[in-house]
Amino acid sequence: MQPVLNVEDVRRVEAALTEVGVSVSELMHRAGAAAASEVARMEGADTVTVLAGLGNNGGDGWVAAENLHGKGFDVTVVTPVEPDDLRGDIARVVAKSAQDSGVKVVVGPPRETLDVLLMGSDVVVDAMLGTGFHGEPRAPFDIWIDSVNASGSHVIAVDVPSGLSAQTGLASGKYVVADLTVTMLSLKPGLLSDRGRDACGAIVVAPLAEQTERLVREADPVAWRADLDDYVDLLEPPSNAVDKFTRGSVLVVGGSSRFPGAPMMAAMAAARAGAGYVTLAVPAQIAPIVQSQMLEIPVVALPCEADGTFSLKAADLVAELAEKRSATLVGPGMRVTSGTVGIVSTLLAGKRPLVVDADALNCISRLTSNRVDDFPELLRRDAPLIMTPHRMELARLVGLQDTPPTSLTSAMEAARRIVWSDGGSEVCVVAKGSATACVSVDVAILPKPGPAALATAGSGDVLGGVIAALLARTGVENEDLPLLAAMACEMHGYAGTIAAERYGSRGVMARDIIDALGLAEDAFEEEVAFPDAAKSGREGRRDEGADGKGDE
Ligand SMILES: NC(=O)C1=CN([C@@H]2O[C@H](COP(=O)(O)OP(=O)(O)OC[C@H]3O[C@@H](n4cnc5c(N)ncnc54)[C@H](O)[C@@H]3O)[C@@H](O)[C@H]2O)[C@@H](O)CC1
Ligand SMILES: [K+]
Repeated sequence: MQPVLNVEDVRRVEAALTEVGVSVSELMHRAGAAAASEVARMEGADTVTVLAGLGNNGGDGWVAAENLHGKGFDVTVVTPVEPDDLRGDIARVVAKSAQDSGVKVVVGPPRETLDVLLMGSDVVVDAMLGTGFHGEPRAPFDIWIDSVNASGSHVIAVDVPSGLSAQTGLASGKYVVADLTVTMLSLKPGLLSDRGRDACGAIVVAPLAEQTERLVREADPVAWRADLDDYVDLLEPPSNAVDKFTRGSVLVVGGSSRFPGAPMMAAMAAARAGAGYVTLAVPAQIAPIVQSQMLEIPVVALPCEADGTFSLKAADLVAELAEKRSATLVGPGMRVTSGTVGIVSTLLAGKRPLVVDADALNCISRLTSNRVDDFPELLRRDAPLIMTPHRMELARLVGLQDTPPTSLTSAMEAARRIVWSDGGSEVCVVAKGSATACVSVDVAILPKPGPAALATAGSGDVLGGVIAALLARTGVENEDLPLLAAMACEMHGYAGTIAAERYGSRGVMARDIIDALGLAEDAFEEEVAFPDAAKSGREGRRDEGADGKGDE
């Protein structure tokens, strides 16, 4: 797994490196050299334009420019001010050195001149704004960013695409969309989430010093980006000595007359994700129509109210069913009523592995008046518990309805409030978003995100079904729940990619993701088992920008 550090912790690592004798100037030289070596690796590149900002990110750019000039590239640096006028000592020294070495320098060009220069460049190096950037890019960088994005040239961003917050992955103004980002010392959360996924392209981490790996680990990474080989131990060896029960049995509890489809999708997803036996429990009023859609999955009709939601009388029956299953998923389409709140609390008090999704999460919010962290006993159980809130459900759980998390890091913070509510509980919270974090007290794991095609109604029900199936099949220990959930997210993502190939990136519906799950899982396992053999296929297929490793 690759560590992901908050920006403030990256600065601490930088300070720690200076303490062990690697100066900031030395780091800047290595950072510039790392960016230059990515440019030099590009086939057929000859003409390079470096856009340099006023801080140390710009300093990295000047070093890269001198380095590339020394290698014979035709290099121009575009800067808002003369090197002599740069305020930062180290940046000024490297800028003057580059100028003295013969690098061409263009100061504050008009937009038309810049456009011509960038369009005529094989590579544009974006060294305008780095981790010191805040707010919206001011002139001239706002205009320069437009010019970069319009150039059609290959763009390599230094540390972070300019205009993007490396911490949050948000951009309040314009931001560079790069083909490759060379980031220094460690991954940062904003590169992997929200706008960062579009902005960074492939990501290469430049460690800059041999002590970096140790210091980054000591800096307490906020999360870990999973690599394929991390999942090896979770894969079951193939065996034919199985029957439908040893392959894991799943109970899905959900549905209402308003939303009969959600639990159906979850149940079908669980079946496609390899659970040997899936049972679907729904309110009696919708049971006939649900059963008419399900050939392989038996439907159990439970007591319901006149409005087509579960009645409280269903709670004990659900508990009995759950007792006999390897795992239960509760929530899809069930609405929030006294009956469904009762079912959720009964299941939580049970002793079997449980996935709590959708309205079951809202039931917990109702039960705890939006303060689940004040009711730790509710989530205290020995058997595995995975909660799968999207950002709004997460917000409701911890009283942030008016200010829901807007970034991966704020979602992880909210999730941590839940897992730490008992001074450390065993629950795993899968904080879903365009980037998802699987959070426990020990760790936050970031699976590689799937394609935008996953953002479609019912997709969350499918993910819930996949998680329940994996839980039922593998019987993992509590400490492995984040990794298991991350694996489910990756399989879900693979399925989304396959479905997008079949139906187009905008045409995917949840049912298409379900249908692709089996093939997705085979492809995923193949890649985990034979990463090199699968790599070429994957590069064509998967979003390398989300890969976190670029073309290393
Ligand atoms: N962290 C590290 O260990 C290393 C960092 N280095 C580089 O240093 C960078 C950080 O350097 P700095 O702290 O000097 O910060 P930056 O260079 O990212 O930005 C600071 C400059 O940007 C300006 N600025 C901030 N917000 C702006 C806005 N909204 N519009 C226009 N201008 C704005 C500031 O006035 C200042 O001039 C990193 O991103 C990286 O590229 C490397 O040199 C070496 C190692
Ligand atoms: K940059």
